[in-house]
Amino acid sequence: MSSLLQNRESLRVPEPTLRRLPWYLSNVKLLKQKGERFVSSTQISKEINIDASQIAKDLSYVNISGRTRVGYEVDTLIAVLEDFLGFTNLHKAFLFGVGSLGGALLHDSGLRHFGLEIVAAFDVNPSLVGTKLNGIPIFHTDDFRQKMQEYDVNIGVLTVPIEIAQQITDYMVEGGIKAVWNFTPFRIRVPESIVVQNTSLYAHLAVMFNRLNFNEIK
Ligand SMILES: NC(=O)c1ccc[n+]([C@@H]2O[C@H](COP(=O)([O-])OP(=O)(O)OC[C@H]3O[C@@H](n4cnc5c(N)ncnc54)[C@H](O)[C@@H]3O)[C@@H](O)[C@H]2O)c1
Repeated sequence: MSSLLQNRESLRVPEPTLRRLPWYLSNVKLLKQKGERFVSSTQISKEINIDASQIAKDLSYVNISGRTRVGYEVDTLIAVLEDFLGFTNLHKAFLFGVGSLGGALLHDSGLRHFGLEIVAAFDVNPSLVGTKLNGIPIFHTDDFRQKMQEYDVNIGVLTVPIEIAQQITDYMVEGGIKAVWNFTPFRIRVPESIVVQNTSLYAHLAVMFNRLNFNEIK
């Protein structure tokens, strides 16, 4: 590996850290609501049951330094975390497939709080094309390339039937989409420069069922 690449790799924040940081953020926000002005990693640790040293290590990736004994200033920590996680500037996205899941995502106002704004959606169903859902316009999939010229978008949300997941992904990438949030169970293939995030609501169900059974046996 070249030293430039090695350098880049060392700047890369580990995925587990990126998954934990939003938890810290939510918790620090709660502590703020309770009137706290300063928060230490030990305090966060008690709330969410993660080792304080792990929290301090995760926060070392973020540009903030705590003060000995008092900890981090709550308002600053919230602002820095939101900025670091990309929640402060809205990332615009297109959504493909306005079915039961796609429609629910168009209705979810929570996405905006996490920095994602779905500005338009695409479908082929004539009863959907030309309508709006929660104020978001639905266009025909064939109009995607033209809409790429009109909107400043580089993220695609994929909620189409599994059979066409790859086809629509290719179509999105050819049209200029740089990151795909894939909700389909299909392991889509993309060029190396394209970011893919696979998400499943069902992924943790088996774990929950297993733990539930385990507790019932005890
Ligand atoms: N990740 C998760 O947790 C999760 C949860 C539910 C569903 N899913 C997956 O999400 C996908 C959608 O599920 P659903 O239940 O909403 O299905 P659905 O059948 O309700 O919706 C699919 C939509 O895609 C549209 N579509 C078909 N061809 C299209 C095209 N060429 N371009 C754009 N849109 C097109 C259909 O008209 C329909 O509106 C499936 O792949 C499903 O497996 C994932």
